[in-house]
Parts: sequence; structure tokens; C-alpha cells
Amino acid sequence: MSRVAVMGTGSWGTTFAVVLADAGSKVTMWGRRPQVCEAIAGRHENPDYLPGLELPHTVTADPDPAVALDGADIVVLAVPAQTLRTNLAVWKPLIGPSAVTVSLMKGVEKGTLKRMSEVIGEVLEIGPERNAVVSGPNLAAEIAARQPTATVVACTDHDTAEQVAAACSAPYFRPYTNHDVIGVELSGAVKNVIALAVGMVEGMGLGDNSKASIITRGLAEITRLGVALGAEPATFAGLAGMGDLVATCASPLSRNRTFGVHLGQGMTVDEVVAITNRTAEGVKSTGAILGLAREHGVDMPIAEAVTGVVNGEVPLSELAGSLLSRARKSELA
Ligand SMILES: NC(=O)c1ccc[n+]([C@@H]2O[C@H](COP(=O)([O-])OP(=O)(O)OC[C@H]3O[C@@H](n4cnc5c(N)ncnc54)[C@H](O)[C@@H]3O)[C@@H](O)[C@H]2O)c1
Ligand SMILES: O=P(O)(O)OC[C@H](O)CO
Repeated sequence: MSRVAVMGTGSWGTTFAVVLADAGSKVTMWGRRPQVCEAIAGRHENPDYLPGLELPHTVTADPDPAVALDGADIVVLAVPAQTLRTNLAVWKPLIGPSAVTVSLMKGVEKGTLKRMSEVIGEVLEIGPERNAVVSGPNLAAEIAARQPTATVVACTDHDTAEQVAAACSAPYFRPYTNHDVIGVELSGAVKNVIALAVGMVEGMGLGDNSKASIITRGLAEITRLGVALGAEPATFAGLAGMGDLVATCASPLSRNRTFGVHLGQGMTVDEVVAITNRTAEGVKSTGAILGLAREHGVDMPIAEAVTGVVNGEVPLSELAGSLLSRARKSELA
């Protein structure tokens, strides 16, 4: 039986803890708010993020990271992408020398333009063989209701990917393994930006042709960037690529898509942030993703338009025009 620490008691951290427990793992969560940890450990619930769900009694939680990390074979990281580096610096001395890390996060670090597994490798000074990523069409609320889904466990080391996949294989949760960490991780981060664009389109009252066009050309952008960074094209046709893109862009449960809908209806970024306390990673990562694209000479017009709107540099009324007025090109270019 794996002993797993889940660092972060938000929607996905808590849901993934349920998956791990249902798969037979023993789970201790860390959360920064003691009252949330008390609710998880004492009443087997997380009313802030998953109200009404009874958590397995094998899931416990503690606000002391030393308690959560003590003896953990697997350390799951589920905090906002932009706080990860600071959090890891505190946790580093508490993580065992052979523990495997698993990033659940779908963002790119501002400033450094690093993927989450890169930040983890750098701060914890661990090799790629201990550094795994889980990403796929995984809307937390559906999985918390034990609705069937598949996902991808990515690690350059097959044994590590298998170890993590075994720890999270539940009757309703089927992990596939993949060695393409770059492709799997980038897919998860960039689809959030595309979901913001689809949400804006929805909020502006446009229809399914517009959304399908954004989703399809969005996949082309994700693939171009990924391949330029060394990913394998096939990954983008898989669960972490097209699968997650479709789930996120289609679902009202997606925080990124919902954020975009509010923007499309005319709210400002600050106004949307004020009415939600959930992590919409695309908002903070879109500039970093565009930075990566520019660094590698990759054309990403949708990410560029979304960044412009999010930064208040491009009026929403110009979003469609900025995409449609570009020079004609081959679909396959
Ligand atoms: N929710 C989903 O359906 C889902 C699915 C797959 C991946 N993800 C990804 O998982 C990651 C976490 O998402 P989530 O849904 O759990 O977010 P969330 O907003 O539900 O929860 C975030 C958690 O991080 C904590 N937190 C906030 N600021 C912090 C800080 N400075 N230091 C430490 N902890 C802090 C919050 O208290 C909360 O427990 C994101 O990168 C997201 O893209 C989410
Ligand atoms: O709610 P979102 O937009 O963060 O998306 C959640 C997951 O990433 C879907 O796989």
C-alpha cells in the first residue's frame, strides 16, 4: 500500500485524495487552513471545496507539512502554479530522499516560463525519474461523484509512471502512462488559455461554430508549441491533449471557461477574481505561455488574443477581428 501525501486541500487535491484512497492508498493531506484540515480529518468532509461529499475515512489532513510528508512514498502537489516554488522551498527538507513527486497542476510559472515539473525538479533537486505529472480530462466535481474518466500519468521513467498509476487506479479512474512529460504537461496548461477564449466566445453570445473553430485551432497552437519544446505530436491527440481540451472547453464546471464567460459578458479581470476564490490557472499563465511561444518562434494567435484581453490591452470587441483578419494560411502549416 502506498503512503501518499497530498499537498493542497482545494477541489482537485481533495478529489485526487479520494481517488487515491479508493485505489487503496493511505493518504494524509496538507492544507494551509487548519479548519479545512479539521473538517477533513474529523468530519470526513471538505465543505469549502466539495460540499456534501463524504471522504473515505482513510483520508486524513493536517496543517503541519511535516505530519503530511512523514514517510510518504508519493508526494502529490496540488497548489496554485504561481505559489508552488515558495511552498516547495518550505517542504523540501521534509520530503524523503526516495519519494516520487506528482504534479497535478496545470500552469506555467510567470517570469521563469517553467513548467511545474521543471520547478519541482529545480527546487527539490530531484531527477526526472522521480518527477511525475498527472493530467487529462479531469473535472474534479465529476470525479468526486465517481463518474468514470481516464487520465495520463507521465514520467520519463516507466517504473515510476507505473508506481503512480497503480496508486491512483480506481474503479472509475483509469490512468494511462506516457513518457512524454513535456507534451502532457503543456497540454494541461495551454488548454486553460483556449478554454478562456471559448468562454469569452460563449459570454459574447456566439455559437458552436465559433467555439469549435477556437478549440480546433487551439489544439493546433498547443501542438505547435509542444513540438517546438520537444514533445511528441501523438500526445496532443490523446487524453491530456484533445481529451482535456474538449472537456474543459465544453464544461460549465471549468473555472477557466467560466472565467472567460464572465469576461465575455463584460466584466473586468478584477471583477471576476472578486467573485471567485477558485484557481483559474489560464489567467495567470497565459502571458508565460505566450512568452514561451515567442522564445521558440511559435505562432499562437489565440494565446496572444487572450493575453491581450486579460491584460486589458485588447478590447473584447476586437477579439474575433484580431483572429479573423490575419493573413490566410494553410490549415496544415
Ligand atoms: N479542479 C479541477 O477540476 C482540476 C483538475 C485538474 C487539474 N487541476 C489543477 O490543479 C491545481 C490546483 O487546483 P484546485 O482545483 O485544487 O484549485 P482550488 O482553487 O480548488 O484550490 C487551491 C488550493 O490551494 C490553496 N492555496 C491557495 N494559495 C496558496 C498558497 N499561497 N500556498 C499554498 N496553498 C495555497 C488553497 O487554499 C486551496 O486549498 C491547479 O493547477 C489546477 O489547474 C484542477
Ligand atoms: O476548472 P478548470 O478550468 O481548472 O479545469 C479543470 C481540469 O483541468 C479539467 O481537466
